[in-house]
Amino acid sequence: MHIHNLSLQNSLLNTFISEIRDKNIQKDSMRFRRNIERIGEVLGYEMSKTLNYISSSVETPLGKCNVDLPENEIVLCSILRAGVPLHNGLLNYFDKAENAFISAYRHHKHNPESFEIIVEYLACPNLENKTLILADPMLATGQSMLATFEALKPFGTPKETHLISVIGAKDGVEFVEQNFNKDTHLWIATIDDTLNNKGYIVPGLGDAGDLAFGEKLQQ
Ligand SMILES: O=P(O)(O)OC[C@H]1O[C@H](OP(=O)(O)OP(=O)(O)O)[C@H](O)[C@@H]1O
Ligand SMILES: O=c1cc[nH]c(=O)[nH]1
Ligand SMILES: [Mg+2]
Repeated sequence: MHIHNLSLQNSLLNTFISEIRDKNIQKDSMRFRRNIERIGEVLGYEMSKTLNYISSSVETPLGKCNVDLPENEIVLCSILRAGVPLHNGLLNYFDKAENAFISAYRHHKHNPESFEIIVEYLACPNLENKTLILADPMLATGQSMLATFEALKPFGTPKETHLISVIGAKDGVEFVEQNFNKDTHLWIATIDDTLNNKGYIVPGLGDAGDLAFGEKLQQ
């Protein structure tokens, strides 16, 4: 797997990451969503540098201009609910992309420390030979990413797969590295050292879905 950890370089991205982590700033849910969206824009822009470009031309009012443009057919897939603002950020840049949505949530069956991933809703176009971007802001254990990828298999085989995430835990990154094809790219804003016994990333930011959309009752 090709891992691109963008926080290793100094950039404005680190300001957005620090704001979504900050326990005071993150109380402003509109700013939280917008920061996730901005991170999606930055990650998408960086990922776009690896697309296939073909020569094209554009007519301006004054003449003709040659330009190389990406030819990839992109499908953006994000995992509900926390994936929605990240999806919006990616769609701001990949505005011609097709879109897929899937619900994958943690179901705590017996106690808060054990959970299974439930996939219920899935809407997806044909993926055959396309560039699949799978987006979820939190890569904690990596189980949601894998469950989603498995659920997408009946929709065709993508030419390439890019995972996009905001904060990952080392364990989750290792898990996707072991379970996805070697050619897969992971574009991630930053990676933290630890997962706690409830599967939360530490220091992380807390619960991304709740911060973006409000607390939910446990099912
Ligand atoms: O890597 P994993 O261990 O699978 O955990 C990550 C998942 O947890 C969060 O979703 P959550 O279950 O909190 O649902 P939500 O988006 O509805 O809040 C997050 O958005 C990921 O989908
Ligand atoms: O730290 C985590 C882990 C999973 N989901 C979140 O929202 N946060
Ligand atoms: Mg959540």
